[in-house]
Amino acid sequence: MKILFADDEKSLQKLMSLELPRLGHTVTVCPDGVTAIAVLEKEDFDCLLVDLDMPGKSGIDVIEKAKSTAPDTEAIILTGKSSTESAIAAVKFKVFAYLTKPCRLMELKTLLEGVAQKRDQDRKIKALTSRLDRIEGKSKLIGDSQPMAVVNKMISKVAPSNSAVLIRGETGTGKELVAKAIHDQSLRHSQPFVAVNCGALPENLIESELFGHRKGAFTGAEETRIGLFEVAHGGSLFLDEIGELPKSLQAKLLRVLETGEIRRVGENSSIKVDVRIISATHRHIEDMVRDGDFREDLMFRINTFEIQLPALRERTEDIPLLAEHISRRFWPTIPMTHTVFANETIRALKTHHWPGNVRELANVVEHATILCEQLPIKPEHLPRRFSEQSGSQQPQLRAVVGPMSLRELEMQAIHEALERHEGNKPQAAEDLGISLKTLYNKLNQATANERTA
Ligand SMILES: Nc1ncnc2c1ncn2[C@@H]1O[C@H](COP(=O)(O)OP(=O)(O)OP(=O)(O)O)[C@@H](O)[C@H]1O
Repeated sequence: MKILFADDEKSLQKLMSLELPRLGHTVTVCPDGVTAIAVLEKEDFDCLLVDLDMPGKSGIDVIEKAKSTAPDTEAIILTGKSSTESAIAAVKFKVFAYLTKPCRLMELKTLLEGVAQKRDQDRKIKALTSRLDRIEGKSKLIGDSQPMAVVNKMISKVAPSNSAVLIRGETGTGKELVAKAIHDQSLRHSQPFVAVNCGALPENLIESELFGHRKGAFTGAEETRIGLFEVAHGGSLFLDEIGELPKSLQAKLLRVLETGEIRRVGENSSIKVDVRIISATHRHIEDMVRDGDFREDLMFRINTFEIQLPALRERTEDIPLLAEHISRRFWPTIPMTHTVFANETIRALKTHHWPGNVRELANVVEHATILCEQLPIKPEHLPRRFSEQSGSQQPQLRAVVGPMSLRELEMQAIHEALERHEGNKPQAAEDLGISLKTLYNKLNQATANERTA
């Protein structure tokens, strides 16, 4: 690491200029705070090692200067005595550690290793965060139709409150996007947004996934793990497909929502958590309550505020904007002035039934962008079902060019099964002969592909 050392003690200056390079660091030694500040005008350092009491400018002044230009700089304070004032300043400037004089080299070595490790972790977190931002993208809800205007208004009204929100809508209507928009517009926006699909987890894992577990709580629990409630502390937890939550877990979730406390599996004591709950379902929860499949008290708890998302077929006027927006995910270089879709393509898209809603539209657009070599995208670039469906109304449409990929065939089969079962995923999975988890994985994969494209 690149270290700046500032101390007016001559013997220490000599020691550090010898020992720090031996530990693999490069060091700039300054005899006082004023010199250190002058050096910081020209250079940044990974770590500061500064004496608290120096004539002229103190160690805290040096740290303040370094952090004003390079906030990631770490600092270790050397001190003979600690005072309340210096402790407050240390907290303010997030000082890494105090080292009391006379300082032992072994102690300093361990501290510097800790600083290096922290910087490494910070870099990894930054890389992961930027990757996550790219994958999640902006939670921008496209569509200026009347139904979407109502949705946007409801989001902006409910976001600043702490109320539990239930988002209803068919598969692929953008429920997760709405949940993210609520979080982004809330006071919790700088805290985590954690999404969990209640239908995609095997029953025996959901409890430990949500609440965490203690080491040895069950076979395979090799170490203590925190659950998603704790991960989401201070932020929002999005419980997607809440209707799929097993009854035993419904009771436990209700208790958590009522007490604000969770208990890790195998743990005796509880932990307070502050989490806003946003749930989503494509199922008619009231019917599930009537059939005894969903707890009525939990239903009241999760839907303080309800947002109903319109199906894509109920807002066909948004299709041109959505299709254009999605096409630019695949072709980011198309100039904004270019016409991406021919008029007859938009007409074909507007007459489709869209059982898979916006997710299906994204798949169709991806298919078309692969086939189309020159803009605009024409009906012949759309998947075969479009020419079949509109064959009688639009005989001019040609059959699809080229074969469909396995992935496209798979997604088509999934959308058709969802259409047959009116969006009911467990039934569609059964019909397709795959597990519900596999169905979710394929839908999620399709969404991830669209986002990263
Ligand atoms: N209004 C919209 N504007 C832009 N993109 C949208 C919109 N609605 C949905 N999408 C896109 O459609 C895809 C599916 O959206 P999302 O995963 O939010 O749907 P969902 O209703 O949660 O689906 P499921 O019920 O299957 O979980 C995503 O790629 C999302 O970005």
